[in-house]
Amino acid sequence: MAVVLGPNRYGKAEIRLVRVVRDGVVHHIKDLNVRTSLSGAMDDAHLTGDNSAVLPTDTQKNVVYAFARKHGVDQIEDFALLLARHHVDAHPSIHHARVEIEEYFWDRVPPPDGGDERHSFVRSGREVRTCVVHHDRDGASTVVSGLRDLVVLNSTGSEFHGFIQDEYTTLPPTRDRVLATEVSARWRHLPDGFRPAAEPPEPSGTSEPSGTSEPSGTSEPSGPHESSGAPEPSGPPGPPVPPRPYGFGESYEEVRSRLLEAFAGTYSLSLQQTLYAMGDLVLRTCPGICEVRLAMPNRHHFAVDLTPFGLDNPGEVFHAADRPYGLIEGTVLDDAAPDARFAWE
Ligand SMILES: O=c1[nH]c(=O)c2[nH]c(=O)[nH]c2[nH]1
Repeated sequence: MAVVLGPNRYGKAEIRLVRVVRDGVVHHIKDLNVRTSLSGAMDDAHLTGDNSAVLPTDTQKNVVYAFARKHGVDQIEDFALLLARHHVDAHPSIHHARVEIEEYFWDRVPPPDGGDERHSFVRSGREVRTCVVHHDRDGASTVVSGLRDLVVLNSTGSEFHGFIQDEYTTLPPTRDRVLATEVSARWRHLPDGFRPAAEPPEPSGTSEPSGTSEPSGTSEPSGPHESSGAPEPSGPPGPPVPPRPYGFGESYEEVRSRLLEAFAGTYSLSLQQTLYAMGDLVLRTCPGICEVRLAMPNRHHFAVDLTPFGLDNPGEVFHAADRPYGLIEGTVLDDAAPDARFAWE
């Protein structure tokens, strides 16, 4: 037997970064959890203890804080790309960088005296936004954006029946149930970024995100539907229409809206069917996304038997069980999607 070193990477996990932008008395915050992982010419570090190729994890952590000050933090994907490219470009021994970021949203607490100062926040009940970015020394970058803990519930419009019945089956078929889940979704961006402005997503008209988290006060525009680069249908030619701004922030809100829209709008015969509908709508409507991976626990809601108390229960009183839960997972992708390479690692 020959023992050899297999794949390896190293970095700093759980780098908690809070960036405050002070716009006079109006402050903006960005609350992140960053993980960096580097790989490259690390054989000697493992085999002989020679650390000359090793950029310490402590330095990786320092770069996160220094770059937050130097470059600001707007969209997490852009910040992750900046960090990943820096590490690969700065050190020949680093061949590949992976940067993962989670973002926690905060809502504003208005000043009780009605004044102008805006520096109070309450942690939002919104989901957590995520991204994983890779950059390789061959110049390739991949971006996977995502969210987790997006908790949703339909109180009707869900059935489950027609499943396999064997000697172990006790689950009664149902024509009306509560469907609740906690969506974890990740979506892969096309390597060449977003599609041109000429193909904006259709306005959905429904399911606008309810969160009020604010941008960090830097350059990104604030919403996917606020401006349209679509040319006017008629009339004299005016000044050229600037391209419709569409970056990671707009893309995120668009995907989130479509996930909610499909969850709410699908009459469900199973959570599997709902999962597919959610991924399908994202792929068909959101620019520049070629693959969606979803994990959706089935948060079972059991109607409580109230007959011992002489009461009926016409779908009103439920026990929300936390475990065990069904775990429904699936990938929906464009069959012409380019190779994912390391995007999902
Ligand atoms: O939507 C569902 N899918 C299943 O596969 C399943 N299995 C189960 O017990 N309940 C459900 N619900």
